[in-house]
Amino acid sequence: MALKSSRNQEESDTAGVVEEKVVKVNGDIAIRRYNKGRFLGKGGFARCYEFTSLETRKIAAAKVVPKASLAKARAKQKLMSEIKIHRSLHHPNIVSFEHFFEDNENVYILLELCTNQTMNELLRRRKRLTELEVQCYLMQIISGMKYLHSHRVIHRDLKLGNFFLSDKMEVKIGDFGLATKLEHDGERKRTICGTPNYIAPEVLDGKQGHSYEVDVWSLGVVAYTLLVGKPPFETSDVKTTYRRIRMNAYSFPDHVPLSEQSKSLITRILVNDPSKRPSLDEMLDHEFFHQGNSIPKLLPPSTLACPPSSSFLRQFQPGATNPQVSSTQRLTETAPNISKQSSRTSRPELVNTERISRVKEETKQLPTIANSSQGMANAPEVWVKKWVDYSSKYGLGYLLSNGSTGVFFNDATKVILGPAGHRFNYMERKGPEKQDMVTSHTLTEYPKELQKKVTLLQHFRSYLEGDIKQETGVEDENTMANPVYVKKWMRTRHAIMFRLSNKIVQVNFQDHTEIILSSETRVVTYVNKKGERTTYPLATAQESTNHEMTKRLKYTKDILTHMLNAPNKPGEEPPLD
Ligand SMILES: Nc1ncnc2c1ncn2[C@@H]1O[C@H](COP(=O)(O)OP(=O)(O)OP(=O)(O)O)[C@@H](O)[C@H]1O
Repeated sequence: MALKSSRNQEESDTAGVVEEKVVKVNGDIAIRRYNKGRFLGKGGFARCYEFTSLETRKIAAAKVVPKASLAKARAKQKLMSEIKIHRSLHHPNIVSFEHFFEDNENVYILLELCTNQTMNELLRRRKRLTELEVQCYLMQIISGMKYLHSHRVIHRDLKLGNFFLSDKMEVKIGDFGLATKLEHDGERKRTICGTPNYIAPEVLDGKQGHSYEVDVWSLGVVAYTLLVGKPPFETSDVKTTYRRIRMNAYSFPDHVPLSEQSKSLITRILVNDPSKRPSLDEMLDHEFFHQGNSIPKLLPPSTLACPPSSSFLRQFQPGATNPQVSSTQRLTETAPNISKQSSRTSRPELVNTERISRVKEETKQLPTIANSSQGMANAPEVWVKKWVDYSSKYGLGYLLSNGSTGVFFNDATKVILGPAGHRFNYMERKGPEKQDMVTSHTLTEYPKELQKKVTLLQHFRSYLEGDIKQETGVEDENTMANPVYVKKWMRTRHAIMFRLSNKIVQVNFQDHTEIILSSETRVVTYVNKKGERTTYPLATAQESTNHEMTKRLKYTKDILTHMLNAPNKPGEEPPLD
């Protein structure tokens, strides 16, 4: 045994080789070796690490359970039951059980590695999810649950922390520590178990016993939590939470916009009488899953950190053509690799991140603007195509339509990199006039003090661009002679607004509409909810009968007035509405 017995936790956390003794049929002993790598997380009684087989190079998640923690018969029996149930299950939405072995100190359970952590960390980063995402996740979870229930297995601890996310963003139900297998369908279980926020009232009551419906209840709690951002019965103490569960005391907060369909599904599930809850098939038939949109099979990894992009959402809107998600389409967006450490912060770390997957760029369809069409005008040439707000740590990163990448740092300095990814300008506001002073550099030659900012710029760039290869022949020189960059930006309750150095003001609204206003050429481009882009002379736009547009145009002008009068503080909320 290469991994020596450990006296303390630190020692056992060191990397090393773990050996598995395999007794062959003829009695010979073979040794399988695993490299014990990255620490993945810990639960009540297990610590989990990446294990790489030195023979096959296959990587698994290994749950390491110290034998010392199995001294009590109940603990041992619980682990044996977990192994027995889990190893019998084979379904795409259930964490695969590979095998288990033991040595003198530990029991090792090798599981399919889920590289994108659990939905717990996802929600911590995202606060709450969109309905499309919840539809997609619940469909997968229900598929896994149908398999479990058809094999008479009740999970009894369905919660966000037990929904793992694979590298492809598939949901995998894991942790069968509280699961039970019924002998026959009518059997009732009496053990009180579960996690306080998710526990069903009949488990607390304990009189009639419980069955499959406890998993359905937990799914209702999961749906509510994903949509609202916190569990329905949560309070600061467990007893009060239990009281609220018994009394079915929960409500939908006013500040979170929820569809009637989603409220109806949750209300149907969270009923105290288990026999009145919908079956899994009834749930799938519920209007929540039939709102006219199509539901993606999987979500792009970028949604680990940010809401789905408008171009992604558009593919699934009612009436959208070709909404089928192919394996390439679902990888049209990238995200920084969400490290364990980053999950503790509200936003993902950009430093030391690796790409989760190499992908193609999201294809934003830009209908060409016909100059000759009545009332139309030339569209502005440069606008913000993609952005990411990491102002909680560093600043705003963005990709312009001309292929340049920029960062507006929290200290109000700015950097803009040309489309070829070579030449960049650094802007610092200096002097009594607080004018942007520009210095020009290349990524291979720049002042040492810009090191950190250049590294961040490159991280932002790879995050925003994914695998887009810039057109060959695009030189930085032309673009960088007079580069366009974001001079100011701010977020409001309804939108994010950018003011570009070419005097363009762009407002991206939460409902995915956009206004791009060029005060110099006095034209407005309006992108409607379907992503259709039209450019008008300002005068025509103001007189338009398209109220959706005129309302947003007015809002844009109001913010602009506020922004011009306000000091340059990114993230500031203007007094609007
Ligand atoms: N298949 C996996 N892939 C990646 N990480 C995993 C996997 N299984 C577990 N982990 C990580 O290890 C942590 C502990 O695992 P798990 O929750 O299963 O342990 P446990 O001791 O059984 O927990 P509990 O107290 O919930 O019963 C998880 O929170 C997760 O971070």
